[in-house]
Amino acid sequence: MAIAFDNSYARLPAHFFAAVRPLESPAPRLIAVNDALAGELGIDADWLRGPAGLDVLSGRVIADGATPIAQAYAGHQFGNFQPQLGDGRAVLLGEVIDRQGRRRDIQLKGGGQTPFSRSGDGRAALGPVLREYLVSEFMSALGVPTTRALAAVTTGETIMRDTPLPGAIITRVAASHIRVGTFQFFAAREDTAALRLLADHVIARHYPDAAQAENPYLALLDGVIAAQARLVAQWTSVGFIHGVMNTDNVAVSGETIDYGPCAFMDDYDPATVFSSIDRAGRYAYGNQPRIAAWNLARFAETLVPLLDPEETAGVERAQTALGGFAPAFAEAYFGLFAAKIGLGGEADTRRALIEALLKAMAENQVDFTLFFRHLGAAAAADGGSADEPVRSLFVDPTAFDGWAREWRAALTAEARPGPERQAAMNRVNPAFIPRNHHVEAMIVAAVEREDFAPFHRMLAVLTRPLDDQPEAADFAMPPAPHERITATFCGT
Ligand SMILES: Nc1ncnc2c1ncn2[C@@H]1O[C@H](COP(=O)(O)OP(=O)(O)OP(=O)(O)O)[C@@H](O)[C@H]1O
Ligand SMILES: [Mg+2]
Repeated sequence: MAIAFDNSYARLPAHFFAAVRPLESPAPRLIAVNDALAGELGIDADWLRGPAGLDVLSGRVIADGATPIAQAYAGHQFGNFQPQLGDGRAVLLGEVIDRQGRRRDIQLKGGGQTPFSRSGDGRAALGPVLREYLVSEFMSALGVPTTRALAAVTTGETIMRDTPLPGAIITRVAASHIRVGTFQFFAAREDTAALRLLADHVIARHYPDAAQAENPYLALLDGVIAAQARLVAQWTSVGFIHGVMNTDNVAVSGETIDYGPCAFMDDYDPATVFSSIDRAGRYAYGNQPRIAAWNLARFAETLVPLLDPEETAGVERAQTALGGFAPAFAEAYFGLFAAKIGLGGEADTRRALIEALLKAMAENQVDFTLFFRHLGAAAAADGGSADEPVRSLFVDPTAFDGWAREWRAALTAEARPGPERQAAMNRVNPAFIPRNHHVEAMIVAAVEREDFAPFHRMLAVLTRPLDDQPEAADFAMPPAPHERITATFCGT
């Protein structure tokens, strides 16, 4: 067996999923295999890259030991509850235990129709597949919990969206694909027995310590809340906008999942939205913590019957747990931003300084990524010309000077050697992000000209996002006014 499957989800009761057969791609071609990830999973990357691997990655052959299924789930989409969603275009091949003993899902996204496809064609378009591959690997390189990309292939099919597009499949690896919406699926059916089984499965898989707690389901809820608080704080610290934070796109493991319309902010502005379907800005950059809390409340609701035999007591426990989100988020957020400006100490004491900075950045259309990256050099000097690269990012550079006086006083109080501080800042402030204008140009090259060189070049740069790479300076630059991208499309 080339892939050592051990499929625990497929051993759950039959109404948790539907058995499926992946689509047989007519003329598959390999785009990329992730050697390092294959190694982690104990899969031979050369095998994966060869004809037998391509057959598996393109759905033509079901690998030995796989039990292909589509998982059932429900979800709130833009606030509206859909009791019946489920993998409409994703096929879970199974799970493997990786080299570190962690259970990981292997799934084909774009792998064909399933009983949950509703009116969809079960396919994925090439552009979104490339975006998901690139951005998830970038997030992973930064240490942000995320699903991973093991491989991408084109299927040889043309699929219909607004225009005809090449079809593609991404092979996604995840701690699991269990979502808040998976819990909602059973809660909506008042199937408490299934909820308990699902919760026990998730505890064993993602929150093993909760099993020892006095109330394991409450410990599970606390664990998921803490993981989401940390995750969304990490997103905001790198300017990431998920774009479609529906409850079916919230993994209970705490990994980022579903890179459909995601994008990164150039200028700092909390109102930034890119997703063309998010017309009301529900999932704007600055709304993400609020939405995460809302999604967690939906998760907590599903657990009420497990939290306490008495409903009112269960609701109270859920509410108390949810009260933990805001402080957990604030601690993670201010801690991450304190590190971004080169300061240690208690996150709370940095709050005023961070808030003043972000206000000035928003008022002065400051590029988020360049600012923090250049701030490292400024932190290693005493002002003067060393400040120029950051000051000049402000429409009114004196707005920086006012803030910098207080910032320098805080730096001085910590008395850390400049070069050491700069090195620490460069470990948290990426030099490169997937800038939307480059992502779009990369997709156009692949879709219109079958030119994958921009994809491979961007991937090489963005999987080392903290390293200065002078030869890739073009990728570090914000868009010129005519290059600015204002919308991303789901491509579903
Ligand atoms: N082309 C399609 N064919 C069938 N079902 C689809 C298609 N596109 C999306 N869906 C389904 O619509 C729902 C919402 O889609 P959404 O864009 O959030 O997920 P996704 O991008 O397909 O997958 P995931 O959340 O697994 O990354 C999901 O149930 C998804 O399976
Ligand atoms: Mg989704």
